[in-house]
Amino acid sequence: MSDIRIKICGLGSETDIEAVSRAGAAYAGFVFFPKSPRNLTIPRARELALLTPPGVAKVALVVNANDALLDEITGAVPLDMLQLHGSESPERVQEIRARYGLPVMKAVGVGSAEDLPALERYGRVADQLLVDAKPPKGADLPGGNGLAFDWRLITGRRWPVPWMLAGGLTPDNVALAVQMTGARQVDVSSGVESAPGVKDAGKIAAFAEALRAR
Ligand SMILES: O=C(O)c1ccccc1N[C@@H]1O[C@H](COP(=O)(O)O)[C@@H](O)[C@H]1O
Repeated sequence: MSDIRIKICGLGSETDIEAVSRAGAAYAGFVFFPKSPRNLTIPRARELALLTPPGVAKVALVVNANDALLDEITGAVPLDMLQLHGSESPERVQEIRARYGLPVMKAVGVGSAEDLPALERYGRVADQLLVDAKPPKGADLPGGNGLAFDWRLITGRRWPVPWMLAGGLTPDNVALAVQMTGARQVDVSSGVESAPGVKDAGKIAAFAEALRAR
């Protein structure tokens, strides 16, 4: 197993859960965002979460979710973390942490140096940060687009809470991404798929192996 903690996001089947478990991933991500090809119904997410082995943290990814949706998700699906991937304010992050009693990871899109101060702000209120590529203007999805950002922007940067690197990671580039950024945790979705929303067990294994072998 690698010393880097892996999150595989956008799981949709029993086979995906098995692949994540075999790869030794630390986190399994379930998407609740209707525009995403990885979107799950709440009952389906519950089934998959119940199959997820202990030791793999179950993360619900939401985008600007209101309390009604979060109540429904957290009431039905056994979870270890909430991932906020929209434009939630720092105040909203604090509110969600307090209301649900779950650790909150806030995603921040990085496209240029101007985006970096947001990481400092959210680092004061979230339990973890997810440093992701900024989506292209007009994109349907605020993440999960398979696009990387210029990793040199965060070389040597550190924040007061644990953080994950995301955005366009693949089995071919993840070792370099870790080397350039110093990330100790990585998150991947598109880069381990054979088509949008379809996870590929071979690519999941290759992703983990690329980190082990570096
Ligand atoms: O995966 C999705 O469909 C998604 C939808 C809405 C917001 C975020 C989403 N995914 C997250 O985006 C990053 C990067 O994904 P990729 O590897 O570039 O495809 C990752 O954190 C996913 O959790």
